[in-house]
Amino acid sequence: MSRHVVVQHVERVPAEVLHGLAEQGVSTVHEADGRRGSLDPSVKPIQSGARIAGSAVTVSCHPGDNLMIHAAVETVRPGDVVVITTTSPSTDGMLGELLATSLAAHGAIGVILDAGVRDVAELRAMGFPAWARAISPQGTVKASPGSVNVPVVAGGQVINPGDAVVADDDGIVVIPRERASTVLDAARDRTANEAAKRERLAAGELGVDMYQLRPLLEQLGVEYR
Ligand SMILES: O=C([O-])CC(=O)C(=O)O
Ligand SMILES: [Mg+2]
Repeated sequence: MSRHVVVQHVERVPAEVLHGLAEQGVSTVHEADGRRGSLDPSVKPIQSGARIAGSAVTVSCHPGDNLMIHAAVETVRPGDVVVITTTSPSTDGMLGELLATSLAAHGAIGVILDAGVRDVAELRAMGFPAWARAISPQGTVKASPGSVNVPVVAGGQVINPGDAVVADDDGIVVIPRERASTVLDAARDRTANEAAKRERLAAGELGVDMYQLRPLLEQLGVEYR
């Protein structure tokens, strides 16, 4: 059997769960999953104001080579987020507006690159959101094999094909597919709870009182003078 595979069938998180996760946003979802799954913040948004949640199509490329992104396009289904990694660190601009156009034509809603991106002005103008470790004009070739829809590590997190990937201005979080619906429920509870807190804070109530932190401050030896 070849070391390199393109896996075509992926179990996906239901669309209504993904829509719910996108509404909640990255930081809330991350808290709701026990502060897990946050990608390294050096993988950053190239735009501001985008907020997406999709099912992961994962791509493992040779550094400096975007052949496998092309191979991944036909596995994309509407609502997917494409997560691109390289087998050793690379900041080369391996995806730009042409590949984004191709991915978007197959329904991809965004891309995460633990690598470099280019054509950022065009990507912003297209409204195709991207998060990347680097912006670089450095071109890549199409020569080396890799894999599509295998487990990858991006931004220090293991991402399996079909996991829920949520991305916005705060960064990126991955939720294992089996937990996505439970995490959405917890995120909604958290948001409801924060609404009540926001009202109290807006009215001037102190966090030290609302969270009953005075005994802790005292126990920690913090003196009020
Ligand atoms: O073509 C490439 O190699 C990457 C790129 O700039 C694009 O996708 O537009
Ligand atoms: Mg280009």
